[in-house]
Amino acid sequence: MCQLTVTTDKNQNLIHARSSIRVAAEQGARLVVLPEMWNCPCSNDYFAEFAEDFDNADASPSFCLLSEVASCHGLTVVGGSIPERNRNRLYNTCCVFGPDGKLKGKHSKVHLFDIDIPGDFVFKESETFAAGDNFTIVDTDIGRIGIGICHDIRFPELAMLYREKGAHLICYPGAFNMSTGKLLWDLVQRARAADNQLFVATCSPSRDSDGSYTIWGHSTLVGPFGEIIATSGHEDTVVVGEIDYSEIQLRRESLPLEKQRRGDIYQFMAISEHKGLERLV
Ligand SMILES: NC(=O)CCC(=O)C(=O)O
Repeated sequence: MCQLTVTTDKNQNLIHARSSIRVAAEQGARLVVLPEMWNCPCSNDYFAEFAEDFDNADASPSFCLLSEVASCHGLTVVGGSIPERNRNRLYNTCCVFGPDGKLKGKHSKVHLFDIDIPGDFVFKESETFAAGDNFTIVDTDIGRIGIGICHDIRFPELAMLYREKGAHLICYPGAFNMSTGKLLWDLVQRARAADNQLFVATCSPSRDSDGSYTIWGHSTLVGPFGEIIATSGHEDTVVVGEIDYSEIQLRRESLPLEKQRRGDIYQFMAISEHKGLERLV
């Protein structure tokens, strides 16, 4: 997880991402995860200006850089997220590249982060971005990976879907803020991992207290028992952790949550969302 410092200079952000990915590769990483909004400050003031059209190589330097570094170092790259311009709309999008540099998957954030804590923190991501409409599972050289972006982590249903579809690891590039980060960042990623008995990796930008959106940081790798395998503070750093997928099987055998699940009791709650709350009484 490359916990990158992000500036208002896009070119500088690209240079930094390239060198940080090289450091990860030199440390033996086979998978690299970048932060949410690694090429652009986390602010509605910048998203449109920094957005890229992935279908036009001349207009997508960040996209091209990820493809190039993936093939140069022979890595799988979960490319954090950047603002994507697609048919006159903007999306908060993560691209996944294989070691051959080819695009293997693309996830646009499905849950946009709109929050208003009076006297504390306001952010309206939906003022700029449109929401994606799909979940994203990618089969890579190093396992089946589900992708979510930041606020997507708060929705256990998405993680459950990824588990059901056989994901070994869910990667959430994210940029939690100071208010919710302290309380919830650690909690939600450990919960998603423990509930679904799989690995979760989160990657945040480093903290920049000058910007309008102060970022919590603390990129982390969590194992299938909710244990923290590797983590960081809020500084610019590369966090390296080891994943042993046999842990998933081990945990699921010791504690067979799938067999113990009582769908007969609570499956109807999903139905009730479509048919109205009267089904709950
Ligand atoms: N960038 C985001 O989606 C932030 C999510 C967040 O901070 C939260 O509390 O949820």
